[in-house]
Amino acid sequence: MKDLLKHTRQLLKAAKSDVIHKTDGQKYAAQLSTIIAWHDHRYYVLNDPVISDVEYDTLFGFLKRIETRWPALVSPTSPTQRIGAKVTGNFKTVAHMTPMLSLDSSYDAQAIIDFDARVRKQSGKKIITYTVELKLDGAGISLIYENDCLVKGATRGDGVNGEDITGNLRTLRSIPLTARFSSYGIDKVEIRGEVIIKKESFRKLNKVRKATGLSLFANARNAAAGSLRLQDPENVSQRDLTAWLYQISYAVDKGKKDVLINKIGNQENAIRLLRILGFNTPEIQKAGSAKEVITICERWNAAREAFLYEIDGLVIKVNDFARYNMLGFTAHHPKWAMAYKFAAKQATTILTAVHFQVGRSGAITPVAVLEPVSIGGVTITSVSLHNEDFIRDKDIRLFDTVIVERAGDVIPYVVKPVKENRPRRARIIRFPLKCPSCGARINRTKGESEWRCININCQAQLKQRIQHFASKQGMDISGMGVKTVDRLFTSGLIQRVPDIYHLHHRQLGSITGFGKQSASKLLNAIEASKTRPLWRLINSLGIDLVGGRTAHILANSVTSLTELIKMSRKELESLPGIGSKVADSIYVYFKQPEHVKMIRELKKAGVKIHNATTALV
Ligand SMILES: NC(=O)c1ccc[n+]([C@@H]2O[C@H](COP(=O)([O-])OP(=O)(O)OC[C@H]3O[C@@H](n4cnc5c(N)ncnc54)[C@H](O)[C@@H]3O)[C@@H](O)[C@H]2O)c1
Ligand SMILES: [Zn+2]
Repeated sequence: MKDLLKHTRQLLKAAKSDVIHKTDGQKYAAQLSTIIAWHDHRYYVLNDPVISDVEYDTLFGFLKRIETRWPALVSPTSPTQRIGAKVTGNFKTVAHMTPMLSLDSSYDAQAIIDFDARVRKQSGKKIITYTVELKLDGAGISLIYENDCLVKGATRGDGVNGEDITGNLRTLRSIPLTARFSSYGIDKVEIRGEVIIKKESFRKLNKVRKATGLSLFANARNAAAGSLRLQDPENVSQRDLTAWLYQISYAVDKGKKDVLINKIGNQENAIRLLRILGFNTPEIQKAGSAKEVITICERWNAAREAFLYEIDGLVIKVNDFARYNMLGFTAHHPKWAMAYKFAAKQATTILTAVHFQVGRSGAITPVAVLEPVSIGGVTITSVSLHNEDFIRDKDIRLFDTVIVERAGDVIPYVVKPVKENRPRRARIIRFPLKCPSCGARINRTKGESEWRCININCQAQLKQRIQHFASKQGMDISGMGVKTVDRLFTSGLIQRVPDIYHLHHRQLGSITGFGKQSASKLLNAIEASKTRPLWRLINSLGIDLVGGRTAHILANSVTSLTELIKMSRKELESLPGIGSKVADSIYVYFKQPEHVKMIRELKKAGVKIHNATTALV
């Protein structure tokens, strides 16, 4: 296993080279066939891939490149000549009526232009109409209806033979058990679709698996594919799966005459028919040129994160069925369709170190340093590991290969370690026993997930409290960002929040990089911050669980901060929108003499601590 992964890495590296010599090509082609077959097995059979899709597509593309250059190297067992993987033997095998192929896919808009040019040339037409459909990211299925009844449901399998999962598919409410095909003159029909799981349900499913100690699914697609192949239909029905049907691949009348090309005629009609008969169908749009196709693809790329289901791209199909035969197939994909894939969301990389950061409230967060890896055009070098439980639950170790995901605006996170590739030097990640900043004892309260440094004078905490106080959400002191605070803190000019209001020109002049002008600017900004509305001052204190919204509620409920300090737990809890936990946190904060002292000092320095609406008290 480790060897196979090592080989994978070597081949991914080799795929980057522009020039390949024939002897290398020969060697790589053989290696790629073996390696891709292994990844296919992990992905299609075990539903547990160990590399990202982009990495897989890179290997596949590399093999295609070699085979195009030296066609004699194409062997009948090459992954480019077949799709999917062997069926598992856990289910009965069924032969598909027409091959259930993969799609030729690309991450590049230029491929759409090339595809359109080829289709136009081959069909001798100036303009071709296409349908552009969502590429739903789940598991492919095939359904057969005879006499208006669902008689068979299968997985794609190796494209020629699939697994009979009729019993499982019958549990999906989105698959009608009967549909009135006969009223359209159809006696027997084979339709194709995708079974997918909602993003939300996928997250819930993984949460439950985690709680029960089961391995996590790497993504929604693997979860859908894994669910479909459960042995007990009862369990399948609990997985919240939905079927979307996007293709009629075969349709005949009572006399076995074709209805598909002759009567239905095009993809748009096929989808409409499926929809009328009660099937879930993905949204489709028509386009008359490559340019229009690209515009639609870009629009969906921007909208994909908000969609309830995972979509990994769009499928572009020639609308008119009459052209299908002319354009034909390869053993891997039809030539009348292609997939345009969105930039990747996952990648694998190596976790090289773990740093422990101390937050403003003393919470200690482990942060993993990664070998830089690009996901969707952004280079990721580190990722939070949240807390001790997260590391233990996922069994993440130092020097592990990890799958990292970054979706939309979501902060990158570790999906799981690739345990199969765990090197001998891998080490369990141990939490420090002392605060990495001040060396004080750290503490984990029952029911909390965080370890905390409880030293009120902990340097790391002090600095971050000052940073938070001056920040945009706090007192909004312009020119006093994270870096400036860092300098003022290190130079010893500011050690506690009130020190901000005792800075003067001469001191600032002693720090390199502070000119006369920038010093004046900063001092003016500090002066201006003295009269900020009360909610800002409350927010800037960094009380646990108190954010902008709560700060507003608190500020509106009192005439001055002094009043808030004196409030009992009960009084705090009676305020609108303040729950017992928040009330508790506020109460505990103001019970600490250190905090009251700081507020007194701020007031003395001229910071307004009363509410603007009840001025001058
Ligand atoms: N990470 C890995 O180890 C690994 C291994 C094998 C495959 N893969 C991934 O899987 C891909 C190959 O899988 P594939 O053969 O299923 O191809 P694919 O997912 O790239 O595209 C083909 C499939 O798209 C689905 N589809 C969704 N919406 C559709 C629509 N509207 N019209 C038609 N089809 C639609 C169908 O199930 C069809 O079979 C690879 O490109 C790779 O990204 C990854
Ligand atoms: Zn500390």
